[in-house]
Amino acid sequence: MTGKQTLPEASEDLRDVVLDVHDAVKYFRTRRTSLRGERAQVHAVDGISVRLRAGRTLGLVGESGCGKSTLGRLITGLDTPTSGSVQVGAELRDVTAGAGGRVQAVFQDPASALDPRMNVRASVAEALGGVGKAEREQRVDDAFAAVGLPRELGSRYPHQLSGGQQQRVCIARALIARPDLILLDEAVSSLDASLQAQVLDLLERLQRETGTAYVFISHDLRAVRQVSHSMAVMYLGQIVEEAPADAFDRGLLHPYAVALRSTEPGIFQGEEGIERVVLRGEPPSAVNPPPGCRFAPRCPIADDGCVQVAPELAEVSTGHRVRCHKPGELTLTRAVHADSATSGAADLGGEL
Ligand SMILES: Nc1ncnc2c1ncn2[C@@H]1O[C@H](COP(=O)(O)OP(=O)(O)OP(=O)(O)O)[C@@H](O)[C@H]1O
Repeated sequence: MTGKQTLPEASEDLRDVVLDVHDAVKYFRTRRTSLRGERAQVHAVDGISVRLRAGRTLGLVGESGCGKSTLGRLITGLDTPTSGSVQVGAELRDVTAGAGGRVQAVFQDPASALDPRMNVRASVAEALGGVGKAEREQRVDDAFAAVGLPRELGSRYPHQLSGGQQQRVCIARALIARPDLILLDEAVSSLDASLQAQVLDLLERLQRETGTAYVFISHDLRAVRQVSHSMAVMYLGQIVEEAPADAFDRGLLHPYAVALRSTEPGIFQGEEGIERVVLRGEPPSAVNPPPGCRFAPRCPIADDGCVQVAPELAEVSTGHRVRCHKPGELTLTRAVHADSATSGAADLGGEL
């Protein structure tokens, strides 16, 4: 199993853990066949283990196609893993075995997530399931108030609301069942900058009030950084680095994470010595991941050992794991050397 990871000890404290992903793998069959007639498989998620506690946010970042959304679908039970397990909720029950209600999701496009034939109050109420009428009305009112939607908007249909209002309806609908975990997959990406800021503030406030955990997927590093307590960087179906959010500012150790981080100069505004790391080439195909380190073909500091031997995800300090044979050898302040070593290379930033 190429995605093998260093797992926490079984005796580790599971109190407050509301998401436990254990060695999750998701392969998709493609129409392509090999010379021997075998169907090729996309290694969309390839051996991921993560845990998340109540009231915390895990940010998931990485280039398009690295497997973020597939992992999100496994976490919400919309897809079943090829192998491994996903347990959710305060009781940590298998998401595919009836614990699905403990996790809710908000996606990028609120218009397509809402039923156009239902007024939005009915859409929110529908997520509540079997409770009495009086309680349902009260909880819908509370959910509208929590996301800052005037009660009168409840009788409108989705197309009569703005994008920001629609996304608030989706958040109200996710919250009303009091889930332990909400997946936010590019949930603010379709909103303009000021609405994004409002919705991110709203999500943070709701988390403080309810203790709901979030998995926050976005291609926008700045948004992820704002709301996350810890961040996981994915590359070709694997986590290459997971770090507390403050380590994400300065202490990243994986060359890909450093490169990704260096493409977001705004976060470092006013800081000296930060240069962009420019990476060679495109990400390789998830159909045939390279046998050694998956990042080696694009890594500015890879050597023969990296090409041949796949590194494990190893814990370097509490909550900080990295999958690299040379952790910390490429730093943000030394990025200028990597840049000059790979002149003429593809620009990672444009692909995010
Ligand atoms: N249903 C599917 N059938 C076949 N391949 C799939 C399927 N869903 C995803 N994939 C492939 O799995 C890989 C991971 O895709 P995924 O959508 O999870 O990536 P992502 O990081 O979320 O990308 P994006 O940011 O573009 O949404 C990609 O190579 C994608 O083409």
